[in-house]
Amino acid sequence: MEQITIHNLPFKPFVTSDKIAKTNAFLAKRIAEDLGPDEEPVFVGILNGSFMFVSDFIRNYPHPCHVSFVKLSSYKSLDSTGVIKKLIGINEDLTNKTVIILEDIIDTGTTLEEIYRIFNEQNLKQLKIATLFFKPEAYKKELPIDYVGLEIEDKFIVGYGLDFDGLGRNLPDVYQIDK
Ligand SMILES: O=P(O)(O)OC[C@H]1O[C@H](OP(=O)(O)OP(=O)(O)O)[C@H](O)[C@@H]1O
Ligand SMILES: Nc1nc2[nH]cnc2c(=O)[nH]1
Repeated sequence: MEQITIHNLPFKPFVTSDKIAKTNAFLAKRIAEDLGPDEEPVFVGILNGSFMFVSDFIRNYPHPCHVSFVKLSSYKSLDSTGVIKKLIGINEDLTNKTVIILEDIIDTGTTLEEIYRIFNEQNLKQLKIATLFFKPEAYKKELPIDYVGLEIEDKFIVGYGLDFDGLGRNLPDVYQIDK
């Protein structure tokens, strides 16, 4: 693998598609062992970045399961200055279901906090979080992350679903900013 340029910035090879495949298999195995064969979890991918991770992860999951995707949209409420996030895409009843959130990356934890807030309003049986990449130095929240694929340093990455200003999601390998 060689250095690449996206929007005029250099990126260097960081995690190969082979290593990602092995990490997916490891995550699926651990989650399957914890949940057992009878749980029928609902895996929920957070769009856009997680689409590749979810499609590969789910193929490694050995037991019956459901898969769904949601997107967080920001909107300004009329009566406040804050930006409130809303989930688009969940239209099934999750009452008493085991929901496993699948994130491509957890960085500051801001997105995760929104996810927790929204899913905790539903009467789930349990909510667990799995992420392919995690940046421990950047993480600012106390919320538990149940399953981490790879811990990485606090530098911007791109590829395997993750974009840099819209580009790079199609790359099979992951690259790290090189500066
Ligand atoms: O922990 P945080 O600092 O909140 O960062 C993590 C979030 O950032 C990325 O999504 P992004 O908002 O870039 O949207 P995208 O998935 O559509 O690229 C990623 O997919 C996570 O959802
Ligand atoms: N593409 C990309 N999106 C992010 N969102 C939060 N951290 C990152 C990162 O390192 N890369």
